[in-house]
Amino acid sequence: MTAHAAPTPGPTPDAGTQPLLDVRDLNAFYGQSHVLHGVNLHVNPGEVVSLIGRNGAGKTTTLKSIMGVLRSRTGQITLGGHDITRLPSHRVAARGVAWVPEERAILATLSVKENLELPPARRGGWSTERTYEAFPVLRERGHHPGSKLSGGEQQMLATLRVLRSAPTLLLLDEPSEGLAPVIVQAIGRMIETLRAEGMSILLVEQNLNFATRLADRHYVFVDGEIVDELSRAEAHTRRGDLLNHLSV
Ligand SMILES: Nc1ncnc2c1ncn2[C@@H]1O[C@H](COP(=O)(O)OP(=O)(O)OP(=O)(O)O)[C@@H](O)[C@H]1O
Repeated sequence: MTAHAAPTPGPTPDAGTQPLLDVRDLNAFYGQSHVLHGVNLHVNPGEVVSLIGRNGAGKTTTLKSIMGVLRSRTGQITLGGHDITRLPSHRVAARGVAWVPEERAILATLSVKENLELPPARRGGWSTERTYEAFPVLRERGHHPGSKLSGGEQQMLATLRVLRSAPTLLLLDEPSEGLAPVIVQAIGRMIETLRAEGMSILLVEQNLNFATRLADRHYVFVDGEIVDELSRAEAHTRRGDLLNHLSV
């Protein structure tokens, strides 16, 4: 940690507010390779929080660790005060965590509608009809193979389909990556809609404009550590620092 800028004291949860997600002293490993070093972060109910950092800094590994996809880790992860550290990923999902991976995981041989209806529907989750109303292109392409959608349409499908399961926490890995500005704006509006409905979101992003427009707080990752935590206002006044952390 000493090699990097010292973390500034960032905003902490309001007194009396229990974080929805609380990650303590997370260390993660790929075989012998130790890639996360004592990560501490939290997401409050209804908050949008971003993880910012260069390629390879450990952002995706953090999401995989929370989701229980990467099992080789130490530390503690709680959701709504319950320890989920040792739960397999399907049980983490059943507790209300939904992960939209960077590669979007659209099944090419299934139709758009079949892809949409893959996650288990739960009470309070989005119906197929509601999804079509939110993004009518999916209705128009309902019977096309998933592979025929554009990158932006795939991102919309990948994000909207997990809402069927009525998650309380959404883990979004680089939703704007490789997409045209108009679809990035549409994804931004969707995230704002979900926030307005009370969803908590942990967002991995390298698009600084996108992240700073949407997120209430930001954690900066360098080499598997969090080296800074910024409020929404600080992300604007200290934009130069953030750009330095993202430049190669
Ligand atoms: N399956 C894997 N096996 C071994 N090492 C891995 C694996 N996945 C990631 N790593 C390594 O772990 C470190 C953190 O990677 P991670 O994918 O979490 O970074 P990131 O910040 O999400 O960046 P990116 O945007 O490139 O995915 C990197 O050094 C990466 O090379």
